[in-house]
Amino acid sequence: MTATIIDGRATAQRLHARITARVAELAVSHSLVPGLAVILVGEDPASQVYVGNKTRQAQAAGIRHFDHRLPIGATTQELIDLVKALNAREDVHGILVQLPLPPGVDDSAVLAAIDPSKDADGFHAINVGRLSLGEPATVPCTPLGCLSLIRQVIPVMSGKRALVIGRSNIVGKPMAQLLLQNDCTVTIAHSRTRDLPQLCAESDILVAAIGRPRAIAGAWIRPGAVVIDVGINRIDDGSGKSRLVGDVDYDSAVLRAGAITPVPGGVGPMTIACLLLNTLNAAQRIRFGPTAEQLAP
Ligand SMILES: Nc1nc(=O)c2c([nH]1)NC[C@@H]1CN(c3ccc(C(=O)N[C@@H](CCC(=O)O)C(=O)O)cc3)C=[N+]21
Repeated sequence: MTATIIDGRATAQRLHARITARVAELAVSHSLVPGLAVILVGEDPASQVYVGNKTRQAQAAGIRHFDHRLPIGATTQELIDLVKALNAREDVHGILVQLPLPPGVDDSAVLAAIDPSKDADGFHAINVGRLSLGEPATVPCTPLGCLSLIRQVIPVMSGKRALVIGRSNIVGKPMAQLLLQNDCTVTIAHSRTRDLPQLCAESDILVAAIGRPRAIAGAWIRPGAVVIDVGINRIDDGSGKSRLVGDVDYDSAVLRAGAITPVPGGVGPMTIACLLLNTLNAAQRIRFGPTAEQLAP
């Protein structure tokens, strides 16, 4: 058996097209143009690439984009002041603070300063709490994108055994919440977990978000399982050139899985599309109130 390849790039393009259409409608009918502000501190090259991609895609969708680049020495207070200024702007509906912030900056204080209604990433404690309560919440972009990819191959997840590998606040924990909401039986594995291969062998859905290149062996995967690879690891390919690999050993996993996301072209493009989705939906809620129509992922 060889796995169905879940095409994240194509899925993200379809979502992007629906977002673009809704943005155009809002401009005509309500003169509403969603705005996304991005704060990037320092010069990390990977972050610059990601922010650049996002800028282009926001613009292509008709979403206004405000770039704030701060020097590496920016202080917690400077960042909080900038966030508060963006909270107050009527033309900004989504705020994203690119993580990680430089050492010495109190990232939780900066995230806490974001108006929860403008929290494009869903990292604010209010949105984290709402998600865990099952209330309407802004959901972090990467897990939201992963859920949409899983749904393509498993429309009804009820009763499925799902394993989330990784317990970060930005991927692992919210991913587990979303799977739980979809009536999966959810296990969260992490660096102290014993017998990960056995847990993998029991899982119908596997989401790998540990940040270690090819750490999940194909031989561990339950035959026919759905494998979502969140990892984006740049490795030396031996000849001095670098390439991207996931947290899953793709070449062996593709022979056992029922469906699998590639890296690149899997989860990454969905993360960006979901960021635009969160910004659009925030703009609709801010303008039309809590019962505003929302675009589905
Ligand atoms: N507040 C915050 N929110 C984030 O969502 C956030 C963040 N900080 N910090 C950094 C990470 C990283 N991230 C990526 C998103 C898309 C791709 C992406 O599109 N990747 C392409 C490949 C890109 C390439 O070739 O390098 C792909 O997987 O196909 C990658 C990385 C969002 N992040």
